[in-house]
Amino acid sequence: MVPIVLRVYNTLTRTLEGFEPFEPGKVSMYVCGPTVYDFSHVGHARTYVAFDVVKRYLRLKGHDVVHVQNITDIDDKIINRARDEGRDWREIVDEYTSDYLDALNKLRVFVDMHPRVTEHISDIIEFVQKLIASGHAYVAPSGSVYFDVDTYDDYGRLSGRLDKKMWTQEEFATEKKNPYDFALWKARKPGEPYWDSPWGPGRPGWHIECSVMSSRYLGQRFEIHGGGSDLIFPHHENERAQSESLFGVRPWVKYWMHTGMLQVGGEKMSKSLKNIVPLRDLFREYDPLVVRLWLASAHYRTILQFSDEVLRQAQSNLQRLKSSVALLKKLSREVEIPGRVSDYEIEVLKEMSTLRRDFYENMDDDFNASGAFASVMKLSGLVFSKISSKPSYLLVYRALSLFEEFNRVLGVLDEDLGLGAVEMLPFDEVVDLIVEVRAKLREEKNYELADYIRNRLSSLGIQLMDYGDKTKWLLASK
Ligand SMILES: Nc1ncnc2c1ncn2[C@@H]1O[C@H](COP(=O)(O)OP(=O)(O)OP(=O)(O)O)[C@@H](O)[C@H]1O
Ligand SMILES: [Zn+2]
Repeated sequence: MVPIVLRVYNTLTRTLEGFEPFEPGKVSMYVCGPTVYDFSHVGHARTYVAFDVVKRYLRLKGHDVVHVQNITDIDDKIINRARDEGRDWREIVDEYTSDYLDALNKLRVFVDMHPRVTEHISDIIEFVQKLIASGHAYVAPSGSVYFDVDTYDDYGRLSGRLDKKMWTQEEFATEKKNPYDFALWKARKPGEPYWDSPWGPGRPGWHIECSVMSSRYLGQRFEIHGGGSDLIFPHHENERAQSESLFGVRPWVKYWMHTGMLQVGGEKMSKSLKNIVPLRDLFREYDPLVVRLWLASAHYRTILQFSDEVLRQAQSNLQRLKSSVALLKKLSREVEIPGRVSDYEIEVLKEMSTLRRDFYENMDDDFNASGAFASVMKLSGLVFSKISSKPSYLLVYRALSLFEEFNRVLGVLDEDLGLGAVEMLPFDEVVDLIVEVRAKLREEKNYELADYIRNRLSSLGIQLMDYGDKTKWLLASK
């Protein structure tokens, strides 16, 4: 039996909590995407694949999940890059946005919505206006607008920074009420892109975009807010302050989930630290699905070290999974539909059930993909040992269907593992034929054999109902 209870580690409460959406079966997930001023790198992939696994698992468990992942297409870093390279900032944005979308595609991370900041300027202005009107923000003489952190009484709890001394952030200390206030709107500086606003020309600060775009697409409260753990402070702390202040809801986000950083040489891989391995370079050396498998088989909260060795291991794991499936497909063409289930088959079926249960138990334990992946590799082991040594229809198709189920989370194998072939058999006609033969046996008063057929079909989930000399059949729900 698949356990129902999923537990999720919530950064806000620092505990594992039972997963309960606000509305049963519906999950909204917002993940902070990239600032597009450089190539997407392996660190990004770590976070994107991790949340893709979360989404796929929730879907496997029957939730209707909407996944929004924003694109920050205006920011100091983009402007600086454009200035350094003597290019238009929009050119920089276009180049790296398509690099990002291409990487997602290759990694089989399918996001439902990719909202961009520059397409939401009027929504941002409206949000900031409301924050000012409700006393949570103020306009400085420069025309910049700041969030007044003192008006929000829960600041620092998400990041565990409960002392004000730990809050200092961002520039413009001179015109802010407090050093820990942060910019919602930045007044235009000469030569910078700008939009008109009630406070003069300028552009949005970083944090406001996620409060605005998440509420636009997911509503004023939602289930999962994700990103790398590097974003907990100040980005998520600020988002939370803005949204809870304006919407008056608490909690604004039910589960805050943060991925562990991908490191290289003991340091976070990041554009600012200039130690990135761009995905487009890595994909020349490794199949993107090898990269995906490595990341999808790690627990999302662990710190990962980038190395050739881990990728080579993932490469060999992927090869093994593919070979197992290829072997099963070959066997599926050779095995015959059995008359009777053997004790051996029952034993191996039980082993497969245990692997399936372990997979779900691990995933239910805060999406422990690493534990769950052990089941996938063990299934592979069964294929090369007990299944291939005594191949049977039952075991081959059960193993294929299990791979298909696991792959709905892993996403590294073909989506169609050949199970369609089973449905291609003229199933109804075959059952009709058996029922016809049974009718003849009954005519000949061979009730013993007729009852045997009825019982055997029943154990396969096919119920026969006799009405005089006519028989109907239906598939019993399991
Ligand atoms: N090394 C990393 N490991 C895991 N996640 C990361 C890593 N670097 C960035 N992320 C995540 O990827 C998403 C996009 O991040 P962002 O564009 O800010 O990248 P960055 O390389 O950290 O850039 P910068 O150095 O300018 O901050 C965020 O959710 C962020 O938390
Ligand atoms: Zn964000």
